[in-house]
Amino acid sequence: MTPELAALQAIGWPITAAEPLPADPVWRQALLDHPQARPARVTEQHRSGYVVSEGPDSGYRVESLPEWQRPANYKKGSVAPEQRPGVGDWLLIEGDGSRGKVVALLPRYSAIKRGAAGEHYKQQLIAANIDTVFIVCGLDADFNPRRIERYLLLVRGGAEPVVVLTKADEAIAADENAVAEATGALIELAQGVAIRAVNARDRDGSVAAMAPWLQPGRTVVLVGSSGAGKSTLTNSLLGIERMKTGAVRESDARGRHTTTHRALIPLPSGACLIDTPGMRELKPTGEEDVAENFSDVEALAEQCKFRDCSHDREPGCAVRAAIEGGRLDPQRFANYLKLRDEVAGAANKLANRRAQKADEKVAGKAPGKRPDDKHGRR
Ligand SMILES: Nc1nc2c(ncn2[C@@H]2O[C@H](COP(=O)(O)OP(=O)(O)OP(=O)(O)O)[C@@H](O)[C@H]2O)c(=O)[nH]1
Ligand SMILES: [Zn+2]
Repeated sequence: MTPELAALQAIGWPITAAEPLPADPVWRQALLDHPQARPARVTEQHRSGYVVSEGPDSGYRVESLPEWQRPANYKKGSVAPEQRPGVGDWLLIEGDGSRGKVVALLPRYSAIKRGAAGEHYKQQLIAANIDTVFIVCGLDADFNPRRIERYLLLVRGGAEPVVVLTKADEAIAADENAVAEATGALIELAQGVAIRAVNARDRDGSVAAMAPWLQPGRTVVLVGSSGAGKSTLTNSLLGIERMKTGAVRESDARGRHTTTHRALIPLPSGACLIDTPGMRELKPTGEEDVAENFSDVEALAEQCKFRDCSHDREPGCAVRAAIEGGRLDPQRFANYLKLRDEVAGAANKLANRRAQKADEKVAGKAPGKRPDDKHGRR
């Protein structure tokens, strides 16, 4: 492997073979179309451009393409905000360093987005091209199956979720069955998702437990509530390597973008970790698949006597029968109803927004269109 390829792989370039071209036909074609271009990963997004990296120790600014700068309601050639490059995206760059020019955005293979419902519905890209999401939850007062259920629903979008239960050391000291009990409480909702219990302060133990998801070229993000152990786990996965590179970086500080390292953290295992503030407040976009995450509940609902059963008082309700028979956790069912409503509410706003946009397009083509539209609302 060339040093260039090794540097790219350390920040998540998803190619592990000696083969210089990606297997993905679209990516492969994009590289063939731009033989002079090099891949670089977005680590920061600004109004007029991006900071991109070609390896763990380099970051430089490139300008945005004009169509990525136009306001979202711009009539021709505008690109929706969530389709513009964001942290984790791969760009193809031609030319050197500060004179580099973006020539392509490679299609993302996964995305974590957030619905930002204000006056106008918006979608925000939080992180792109993520392989694995560690859903971090402490085995203490933080332990909350319903919150894990919510994260599982929100983070799916191509990335594989893994539930990481931290503070296993303290939990076991208090009750030797604690981990088995907590894992048991999650089996129903996890639906095949991997669950790992760790002492996040134990470096070797954490690295070993998470190793299957930390191979070279993989990208990981962590979600979880405050105090769950995300920073602790991050430091353990980094080991002493971070301090070493930190020292090196300080000694050759030549105006490099050190902030690069905050968003994109290369791990000694060869994987990389994306740390972006948006991960902390996930909200449904309206595109989440509730049925996929609650296939057990949906399967029961299909057995109800009435198709439109509200699982309340109707006769022949299979959902209530399962709850009464102890085969479905009533709290899981309550959470299903709550999350289904939340996703439906976001989906409504999304549909309205799309209809409104379609109207605007039609209006934009008509003569005598509102001239102030271009400049946004007043
Ligand atoms: N004993 C033990 N303590 C842990 C473990 N994981 C985290 N802690 C402790 O829990 C506290 C909170 O951990 P953090 O890593 O700061 O939590 P966080 O998720 O990064 O929190 P925010 O930065 O607020 O989002 C710290 O005092 C950690 O030392 C663990 O597995 N075992
Ligand atoms: Zn029913």
